[in-house]
Amino acid sequence: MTTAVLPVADGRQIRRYLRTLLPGRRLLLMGTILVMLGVSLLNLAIPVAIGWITQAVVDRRPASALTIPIALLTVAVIAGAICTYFARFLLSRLVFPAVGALREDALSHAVDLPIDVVEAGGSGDLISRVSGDAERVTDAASEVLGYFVTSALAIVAALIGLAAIDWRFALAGLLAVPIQAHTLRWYLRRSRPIYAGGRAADGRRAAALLTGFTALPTLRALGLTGQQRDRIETASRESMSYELAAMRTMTRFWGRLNLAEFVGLAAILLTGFLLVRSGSTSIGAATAAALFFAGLFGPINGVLATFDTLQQAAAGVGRLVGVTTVPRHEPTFATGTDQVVEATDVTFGYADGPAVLRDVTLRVGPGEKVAIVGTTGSGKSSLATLVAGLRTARSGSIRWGTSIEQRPVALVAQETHVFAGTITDNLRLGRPDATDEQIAQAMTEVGADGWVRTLPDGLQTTVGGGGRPLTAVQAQHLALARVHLMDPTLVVLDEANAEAGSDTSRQLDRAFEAVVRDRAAVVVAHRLNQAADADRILVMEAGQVVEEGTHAELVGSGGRYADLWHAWSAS
Ligand SMILES: Nc1ncnc2c1ncn2[C@@H]1O[C@H](COP(=O)(O)OP(=O)(O)OP(=O)(O)O)[C@@H](O)[C@H]1O
Repeated sequence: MTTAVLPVADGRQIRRYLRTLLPGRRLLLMGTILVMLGVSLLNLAIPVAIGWITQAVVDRRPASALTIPIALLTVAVIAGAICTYFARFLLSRLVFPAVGALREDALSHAVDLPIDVVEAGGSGDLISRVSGDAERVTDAASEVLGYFVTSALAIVAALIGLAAIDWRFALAGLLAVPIQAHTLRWYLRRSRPIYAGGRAADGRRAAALLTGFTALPTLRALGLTGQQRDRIETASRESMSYELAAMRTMTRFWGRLNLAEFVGLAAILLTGFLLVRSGSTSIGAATAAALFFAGLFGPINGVLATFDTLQQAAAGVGRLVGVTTVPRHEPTFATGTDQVVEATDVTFGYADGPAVLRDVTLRVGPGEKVAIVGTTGSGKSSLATLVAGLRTARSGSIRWGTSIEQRPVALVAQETHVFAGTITDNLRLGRPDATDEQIAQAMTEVGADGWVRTLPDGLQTTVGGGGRPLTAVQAQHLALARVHLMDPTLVVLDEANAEAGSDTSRQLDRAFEAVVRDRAAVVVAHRLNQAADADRILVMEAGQVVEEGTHAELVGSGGRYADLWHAWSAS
């Protein structure tokens, strides 16, 4: 099983990325902070008004003396509620588009990641980033970020308020701080590895599940479903053990915070008692101070508790931004070449493995058909994926002509995927603006119209996952028709589903001819008749080109190709 190797962005990279989201939002950011500050100040007025009322009652003042504090209380509550609403509204306007932009950016990067990076990192890791992590960031942004910021501002305002009544109240209240700080440090130290491990375990569970689903037929055929189930169970157990550890840590965290509240409030009440007894302060002021402090419980617990969610979201942001730091896989288009593609002295290998292609040179001119032949494992498919721009060479250069920019390269690989949807949907993926007539024509030109007519709903038949199953040849037909409809400048064909001479091979040969007609083509010739008609043939052996020429030249020279051709013609 693969472990995560996709990068996680560090603090500097995250800050740099977040700054790119700021332009055009500065005013909104400042407005949001100002309104939040307003909320905190209005919340301060509430304990002041209650302290005022208490003092008036203690002094047995007339009822009219309560008018102003009650009015203050009412205004503070109503204005506070209105400002809270606006603060949330502004925050959502600020944060949601930013989170949306990050999510989109990470997703579009994920789609464009070099195949080797996805293979090395494991698709489970990538999936857990663009789904689970993205969700965590969105949840944190919608639910706790506003709460966190208003709580933090409320704490600062309440501490200032406490100190304004009497500095000794502020001092008494601060007794809770060391316990809270220690609790938070303890919690962060303990929970960080738990959450990081949990994320990684989730990724492994996703990968195990994915393998279980995608490779189900193979696992069944080999009788390995039990082993895969064990793997999924082990990954799930591991993931669950992280959840339980997180829960236990959380419970202890809250217990310690309650102790801090008890210590702080006891100190404030004792201070209030002593100050009132010595005549240094009034009962009203002591009441306000106690209310200030009690009012701090919510915001302090809010800040500390949301650390948990924000910490997970921050880890999620790091993982999402990490995806965006991997350079996209973008072929460079050469100018000034009259070739469609020009691979020069290319050496290539998978991950850290040995080179499977060495010093291979391949040039394809406009409309030219080049066939690649060779024994199994000689490197034909690897060369095809490089020429199609799906993988990157270790050394040497691959340059595409500018015509590729308008009508990109299309590859039909040995494994074709049938997408869930109608046959029309499957073809339209190649060319979204294609009309129904163009789709039908493409299917006819590749010779697939016959079997489509036998389907109950013709081109509108649902195929792929959950739909009507297609045979391997029908799937291949769909892939070829899609490429034909796309009308690329260069087509790279590496399809190998039919035994030579069979009915199936004749069907696919017709499709093949339609797809290569009037286009530049690189064809991995699994059936040698595909090579015989090519303008040029490359013969590969152990990652190198050992012969090159036309069919007639190579047969005439009596070399490796001639042997292959004679063996094939006799079969
Ligand atoms: N994804 C991969 N990871 C690691 N090694 C690979 C991978 N794909 C192919 N190889 C190795 O690269 C070498 C060349 O394989 P490649 O598929 O290019 O040969 P081929 O000539 O197309 O073979 P075939 O005719 O069987 O398709 C082989 O040794 C193969 O085992």
